[in-house]
Amino acid sequence: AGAVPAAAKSSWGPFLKSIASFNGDLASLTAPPFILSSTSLTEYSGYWAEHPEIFVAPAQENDPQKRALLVLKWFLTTLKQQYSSRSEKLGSEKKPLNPFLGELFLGKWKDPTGEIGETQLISEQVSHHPPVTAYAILNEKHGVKLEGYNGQKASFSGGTISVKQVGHAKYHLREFDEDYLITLPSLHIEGIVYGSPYVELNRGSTIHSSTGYIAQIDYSGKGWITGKKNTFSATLKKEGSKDILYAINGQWSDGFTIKEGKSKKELETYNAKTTEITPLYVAPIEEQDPLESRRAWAKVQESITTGDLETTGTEKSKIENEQRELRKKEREEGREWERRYFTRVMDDPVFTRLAESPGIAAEEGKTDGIWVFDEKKFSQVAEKARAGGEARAEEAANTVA
Ligand SMILES: CCC(=O)OC[C@H](C)CC[C@H]1O[C@H]2C[C@H]3[C@@H]4CC=C5C[C@@H](O)CC[C@]5(C)[C@H]4CC[C@]3(C)[C@H]2[C@@H]1C
Repeated sequence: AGAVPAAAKSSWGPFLKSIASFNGDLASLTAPPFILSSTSLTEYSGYWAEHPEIFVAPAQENDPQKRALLVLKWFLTTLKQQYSSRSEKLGSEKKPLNPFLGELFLGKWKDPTGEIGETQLISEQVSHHPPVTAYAILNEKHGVKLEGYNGQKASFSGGTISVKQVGHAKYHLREFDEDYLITLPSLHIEGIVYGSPYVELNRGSTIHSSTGYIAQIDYSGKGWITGKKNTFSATLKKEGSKDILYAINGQWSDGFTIKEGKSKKELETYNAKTTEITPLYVAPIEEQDPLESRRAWAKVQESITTGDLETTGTEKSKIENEQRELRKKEREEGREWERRYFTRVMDDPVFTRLAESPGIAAEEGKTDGIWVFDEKKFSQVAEKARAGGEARAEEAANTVA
C-alpha cells in the first residue's frame, strides 16, 4: 500500500510539532494516523480481570499469607495485557480515543464452568479535564471487588514520553473482610523515534494488605543482568519484617517463577504467553446506552478502521461540540454532570490506613479526592434497568393483548 508511507511521512510533522509544545496532556498529541486506535481508554479497565479464575483465586484460599501471594500473582498476570497487548496484537502501542465525561464501558466475563461465576466490568470516565477513568470489577459468587481509578501525568524528554499514573486500585475480599491497596506503575513509551512505540514500566508498585503483608514489585525494563525487556522482581514480606516470604522474578510480558523466600524452593512458574484470556462479553450496540463507548464512538471507530481521516475528524468534532454544549448548560444551571456509578470522596479510610505503609509514596491524586464505587448508585441503576425492562415487557404484553 504505497499510500501509507506518504501518510506516515506527512503526519510526522503535526506529531513532532505537538511533541515540541507538549504540555503533559496526552490527548493533545497529534499522533500519526497509523497510531490512532479506535478503542476508547475506558476499555483499558478491562485489562484488570481477563483471567477471572486468577482474579477470584485468593477468595478460595484460607491461609492469609498464601492469599496475599495469590493477590500479588493476580496483579502480575494483568501486566502483559495492560501494557503490551496493543503492541503484540497491532505491532505497536496505539493512541486510544480520549473518553468524554460520563462515557461508560460495561461488560462481563461469563463462566460456562459455574465455578468462577460471572465477573462484571463497570468503567466510567469520571473526569475529562484531566482525564480520569474509574472502574469496578465485581464477582458476586466469590465476593471479590476491585475498584480504582487512574489518570496520567505525562512529560516528554529525550525522545520518550514518561507517564506517571495518578490513582490506585483497591482489591476487596468480602468473606475475609480484607483489602489490598495497589499503587500503579509509572511507564515510559520507547521506540517513538522509530515510529513503533511500546510501553516499558519504571520504578515500582506496592501492594499493602489490611492483614499486614507488603508486596514490592520493581520493574527494571531492560534488566542490566538479563538484558530482557519487561523484567521485574517482586517480594512479599510481613509488615515490619525483613524476611522475604516469597520472591517472584521474570518478565511480566512473558512469564515468571514464584519461589519460597527462605528455601528458594520453586513453587510455580506462570507462562503469560500461553495462559488463555477469557473474552469480555459486551452487549450489541443496539442494546447499549448512548453513553457506552462503542455506541457513542461507532462512527469514529468505523472511519479510523477504514482510514477515512476526513470523517474521523468531523465525527470527533460532533462529539466534542455536544460535550461543550453540555458543559455550558451545566455551568449556566450551576450543576455538575452526575456520575452514574462513582462518587468522589475527600477521604477513604481504607485508602488512608493502607497508604501510610512505607512503600507507598504520597498519592498526588489524593489532593482532589478519591473516586470510589458507589454501591447505592449501582443498585439504583440496576433497579431502574429492571423497572425499565418490566415496563417494556408490560407494554409489549399490552400491545399484544
Ligand atoms: C509514533 C509516535 C506516537 O504517536 O506516539 C504516541 C504513543 C502512542 C504514545 C502515547 C500513548 O501511549 C499509550 C499507552 C497508554 C497507556 C497504556 C496502559 C495503561 C494502563 C491502564 O490500566 C491505564 C491507562 C494506561 C496507563 C494507558 C494511558 C494512555 C497511554 C499512555 C497512551 C498514550 C496516549
